[in-house]
Amino acid sequence: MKYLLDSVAMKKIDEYSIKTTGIPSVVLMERAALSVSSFVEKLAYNKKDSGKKDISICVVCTKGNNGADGLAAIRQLYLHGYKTLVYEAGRKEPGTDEYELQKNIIKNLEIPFECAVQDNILPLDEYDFIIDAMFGIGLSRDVTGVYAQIIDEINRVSAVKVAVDIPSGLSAGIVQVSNKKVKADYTVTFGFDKTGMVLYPGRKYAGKVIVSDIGFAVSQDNVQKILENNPARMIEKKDILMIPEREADGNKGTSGKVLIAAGSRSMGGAAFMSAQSAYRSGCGLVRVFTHENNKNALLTLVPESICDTYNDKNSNCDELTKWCTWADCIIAGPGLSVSGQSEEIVKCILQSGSDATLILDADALNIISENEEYYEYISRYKGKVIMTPHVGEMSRLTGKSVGQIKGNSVETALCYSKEHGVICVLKDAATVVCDHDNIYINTSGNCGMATGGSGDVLTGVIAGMMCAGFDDECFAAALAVYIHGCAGDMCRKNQGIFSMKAWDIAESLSTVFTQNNTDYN
Ligand SMILES: NC(=O)C1=CN([C@@H]2O[C@H](COP(=O)(O)OP(=O)(O)OC[C@H]3O[C@@H](n4cnc5c(N)ncnc54)[C@H](O)[C@@H]3O)[C@@H](O)[C@H]2O)[C@@H](O)CC1
Ligand SMILES: Nc1ncnc2c1ncn2[C@@H]1O[C@H](COP(=O)(O)OP(=O)(O)O)[C@@H](O)[C@H]1O
Ligand SMILES: [K+]
Repeated sequence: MKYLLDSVAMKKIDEYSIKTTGIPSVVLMERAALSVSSFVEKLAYNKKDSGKKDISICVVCTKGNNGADGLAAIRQLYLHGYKTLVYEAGRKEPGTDEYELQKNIIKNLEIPFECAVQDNILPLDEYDFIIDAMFGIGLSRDVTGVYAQIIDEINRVSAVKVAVDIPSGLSAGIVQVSNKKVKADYTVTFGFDKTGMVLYPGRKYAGKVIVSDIGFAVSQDNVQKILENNPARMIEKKDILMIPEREADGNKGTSGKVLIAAGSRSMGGAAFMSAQSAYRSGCGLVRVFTHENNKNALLTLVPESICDTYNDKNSNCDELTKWCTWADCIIAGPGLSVSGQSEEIVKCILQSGSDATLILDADALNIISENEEYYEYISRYKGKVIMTPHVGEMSRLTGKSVGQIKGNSVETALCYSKEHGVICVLKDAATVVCDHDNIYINTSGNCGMATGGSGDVLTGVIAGMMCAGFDDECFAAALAVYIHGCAGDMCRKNQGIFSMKAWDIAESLSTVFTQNNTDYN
């Protein structure tokens, strides 16, 4: 697990390092600059056909500390023999102390220097590399005027763009303040991953992100002591190792009993997908409660599952109640459809008296968004409740537009989770998982997963992690989302981004679990 920080948190860490522990600001800056210049040099080294003198590098800066980092980096590259230019934008007033210090060194070394003039922007076509050091985490408002013109020029040319700390115009936090942003090929960021580069649209602008240790006096282990609020976190591959070991003397009843209430008269696929992925994620017994039309197909596709059915005339709620109390985890909703009968089924589960962890997905969510009283049933449900809306479902649940949700997915998920006392898994390209005091942003997966049934597979993986024996359900849900994304990444490799489908994702889960074992055990 790694922390994801915003500008407020980064400023605290900066301040703590400089003021409390006494690490001089210029020392941090020199290390920051060195990490940028050595990275650019590594890229330049791969252009073997050119000598250093033929490789041209331009740093674009304004007069804050991000610009100061850029000046120090270009000085290091100049001293290594590259052809360099400083392109400065900014008002007449002096820059920060650090900026003026670095600028003085640039002057003393007589490194070529140009000032930007509005409406007469220097063409940047001739540069092999552009180091973007206009705005770092100090960005506070929309980028306009000469700055916006320069960003357009940077984005227009074909140079390799390396952003210092964060692409200029991008905010480090959960909300973006500017429409104008540098589209970087690489970002060398300092100390910690930044929330704004993990969420979309930031992730598209940051390119490949390199996190560089520049010597802040705060590490991943003690970051929480410095900050007041719990920062967001991202799951990493090695976290898969935290899955508790299976009991050597366990049996199918002790490895997790899952009830899946899914599938309707004309929609069976979702139930099969959930069942298959629940078994692939370690569950001991999977019982599917579905429409009788789906029984034969289910037992053919997932013969390990147990099947109970309802039909058009009889919702079979007495049986369903019994199986709810049997289960350790219940999935409700995939392919259930929205009808009076499916409403009855969801209500029956919520009022079953079971204390199993309950995952509400798809049509269960659509039913809830149409019937306010279901929140009352949720609040009285004995077990933990996990709700897994995609952005469209979240829009129906909250009345917010898709645009509003996408523009502030963390806040939306967090508010929803706090208001209803549930773990919220807000599914999107960067899925957010949260409860009242934990936030996870997912980094695995790819757009090949934007295909029917991927979400049904996720419910099965979440059920698997709920049965795996974690104490912290929110972490377990975030881990499931991460594993699901890794399975998607495996499919991208094997089936390709266009051809992969949800069943492939379920089938790739075993490789994610076993590959991890060989990697780390
Ligand atoms: N010890 C230090 O001082 C260190 C500083 N670091 C660097 O410092 C950066 C943060 O520096 P600053 O806080 O000086 O801020 P930035 O350099 O990120 O921003 C520059 C200035 O632009 C102004 N500004 C913000 N939005 C604007 C807009 N839309 N249009 C025009 N002007 C705008 C702000 O008032 C700010 O003073 C980090 O991203 C990092 O690169 C790192 O080197 C770590 C060490
Ligand atoms: N571009 C993407 N990048 C990463 N993951 C994605 C992307 N698009 C979709 N996904 C993932 O695929 C799943 C889709 O779920 P959902 O929308 O419920 O699909 P369905 O209802 O068809 O099963 C979610 O887990 C989501 O996070
Ligand atoms: K920058």
